[in-house]
Amino acid sequence: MGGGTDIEQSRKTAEALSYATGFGNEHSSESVPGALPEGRNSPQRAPLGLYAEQLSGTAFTEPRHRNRRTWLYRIRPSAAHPAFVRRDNGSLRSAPFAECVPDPNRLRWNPLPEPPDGTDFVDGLWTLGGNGDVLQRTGMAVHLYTANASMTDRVFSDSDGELLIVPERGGLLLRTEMGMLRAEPGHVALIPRGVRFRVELLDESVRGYVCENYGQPFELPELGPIGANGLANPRDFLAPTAAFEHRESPVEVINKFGGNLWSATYDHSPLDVVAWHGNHLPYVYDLRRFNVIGSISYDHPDPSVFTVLTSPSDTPGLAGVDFVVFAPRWLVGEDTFRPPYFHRNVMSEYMGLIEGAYDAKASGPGGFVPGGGSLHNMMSAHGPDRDTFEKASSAELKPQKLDDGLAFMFETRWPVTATPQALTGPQLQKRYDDVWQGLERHWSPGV
Ligand SMILES: O=C(O)Cc1cc(O)ccc1O
Ligand SMILES: [Fe+2]
Repeated sequence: MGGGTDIEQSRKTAEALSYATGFGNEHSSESVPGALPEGRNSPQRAPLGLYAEQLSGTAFTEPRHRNRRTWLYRIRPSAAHPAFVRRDNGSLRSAPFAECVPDPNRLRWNPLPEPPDGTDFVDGLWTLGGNGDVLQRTGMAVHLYTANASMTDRVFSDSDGELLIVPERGGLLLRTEMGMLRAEPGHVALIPRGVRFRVELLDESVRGYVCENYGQPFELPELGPIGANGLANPRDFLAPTAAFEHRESPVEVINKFGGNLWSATYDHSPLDVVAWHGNHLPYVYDLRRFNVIGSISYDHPDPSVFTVLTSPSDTPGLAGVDFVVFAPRWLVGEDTFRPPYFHRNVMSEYMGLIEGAYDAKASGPGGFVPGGGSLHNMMSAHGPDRDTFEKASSAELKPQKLDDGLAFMFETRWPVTATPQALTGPQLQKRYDDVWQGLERHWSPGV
């Protein structure tokens, strides 16, 4: 179990954190004065006898605006480790997702049950599905996590992609190589490819969603005619400040590589970075800071205006994956059907709910509930359920504040193939199609 005192300790730590602000910035941080070399990355001897190590998130030669790397100044170099050996993948699966065929049906799931006692974040990862190929560095995976124990003597890192963690229940303290982040429900945390981290719980039981992005790192979307401000503002992304751990006892590093979990036990903590500078950094972002842009005249805008982060693909405008949030907002459209319209989309949509309800779907049991999710694959017909359609078609169109829910979407250019556990488990709702039954014919051509 998380254990009361452990949680209290983690909470105390989480409450005292300080951050650097700004997405994609060059930040620098030293937890001991003088630990960061000045004027060069790799002096003959790094300050304090630390080891200099570069962690690259993009190829050395990628364009400047996309280039990501961080220089780490650490007690021991990461290279000082024995061989990695395969370990059990648990419920974690990776692309290519070939165990089941891609399914054109609309699918919806209830939340996962509470895991067995002693389940930590890594053991609690459960893959719903995904697309692409980890070795080609394309595509994404949708995972859920449930946990009731902090990671203690182990850390995790993902060579296959970056992790966008979306807590739905319970807070997390993320101890990363670059320092600590606190992520509560309503926040998202972004852990870049390859960064080692440990998850401590701030509540007895936690759960949430993870988008594993195998493709290009998430970036802020272009704003075009919106202008210089709006949507997710860069300054609201919080990066950690350096905080090292000095432990000369065994720590297991679990590395997800090529779709499998590998393990090597270091004789010290690999979270031993005393100072760093760079832009390959973890972040936490409060979704309630999202500056929602919408229609102030008529019609329901496409939800691309709700994009928080996008992972571009080689085709401009066509994302490997977008992370989209349906944040509290006013609806004022005149002569407008205000909830999401009926649609068939070339992109594939996985939706989750962090709290409350979503304006196109009934919430109650068996509906779209926090911790649950839905998958509307490429071209599948969906939109408001019957009750939502009836209500919204005759609602009085006065200004309405939508503030009783926080939903999100991982929207991807490739269909999502579900895993066997997602398609055969008890969480899959059997009669999801029924929500669109009973949409009456209101017009018939005369005979
Ligand atoms: O609920 C959905 O399906 C997501 C969605 C929301 C919206 O406002 C418009 C299109 C869309 O796919
Ligand atoms: Fe949709």
